[in-house]
Amino acid sequence: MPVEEFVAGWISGAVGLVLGHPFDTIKVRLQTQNTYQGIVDCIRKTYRHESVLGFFKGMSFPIASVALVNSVLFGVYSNTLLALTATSHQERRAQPPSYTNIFIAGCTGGLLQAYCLAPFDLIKVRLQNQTEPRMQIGGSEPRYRGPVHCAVSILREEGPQGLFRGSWALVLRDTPTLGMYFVTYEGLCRQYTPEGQNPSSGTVLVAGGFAGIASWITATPFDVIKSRMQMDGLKGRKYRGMLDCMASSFRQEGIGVFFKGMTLNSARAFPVNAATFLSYEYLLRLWR
Ligand SMILES: C[N+](C)(C)CCCC[C@H](N)C(=O)O
Repeated sequence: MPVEEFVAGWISGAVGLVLGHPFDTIKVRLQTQNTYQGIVDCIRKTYRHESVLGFFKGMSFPIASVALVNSVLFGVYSNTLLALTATSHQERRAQPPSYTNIFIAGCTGGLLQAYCLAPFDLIKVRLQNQTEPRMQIGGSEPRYRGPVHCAVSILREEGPQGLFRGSWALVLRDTPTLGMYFVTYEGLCRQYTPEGQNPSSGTVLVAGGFAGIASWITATPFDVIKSRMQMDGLKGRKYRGMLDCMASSFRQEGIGVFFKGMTLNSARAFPVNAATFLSYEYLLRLWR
């Protein structure tokens, strides 16, 4: 089983992650708290109250976990394609796999990575939603002191299943949309690359960026539900389950609720996924 894909997936995921984290924090806050008027208001309040550090809340844990999560995504994707088409990453330029196989491999990678991602993502969301400024003497103490304290508290108060709250919504968010992610990436690369050649860096950047946008736009409705389910449980349970969360969010806030954070998800998706695919392709060519 080729391991390069796992390592390349890990490094490229980390590069993308740091770039996109400030967008992500603002998005999570807009999706789960109703105290902001919009993107600009949320940025302004976060900055005024918590300084630049506020935008990077909850990042250390994803950095550690992206190793696992992105390497599972790219590693499983590539190895599923290998199983389906009997071609390795290098051979795929000469013998391009069908879009159906790419979609199946992407969904498989998406499904498995969603399970690895679930607890890390939950901790990230809980930390991002703590709006108390850091290091303020006499100020109110945040509920969680950091990722480890957060994990231990959840385990103690909500049990192991507490760490997987929202994981159904996460699986539904990621499985089809990651299939689409790889189909969009491959489709755009093929469109702009002469047959049998490797795509240029510019093509990889643009194809990666648009693959990210396409998959995030379709993923946003389940992303909102996922974030809300993850925050549920912090102060008692508000929702009886995923369907109840969807119904009650819709009832209270209308159809628009399912598109909360879409602009930010798309704005974040371009740089993050352009950087992810460029470093992934670059590393694999380097090791060939
Ligand atoms: C499928 N969905 C769009 C939800 C996630 C796509 C993940 C790709 C990349 N790690 C990123 O954070 O943008």
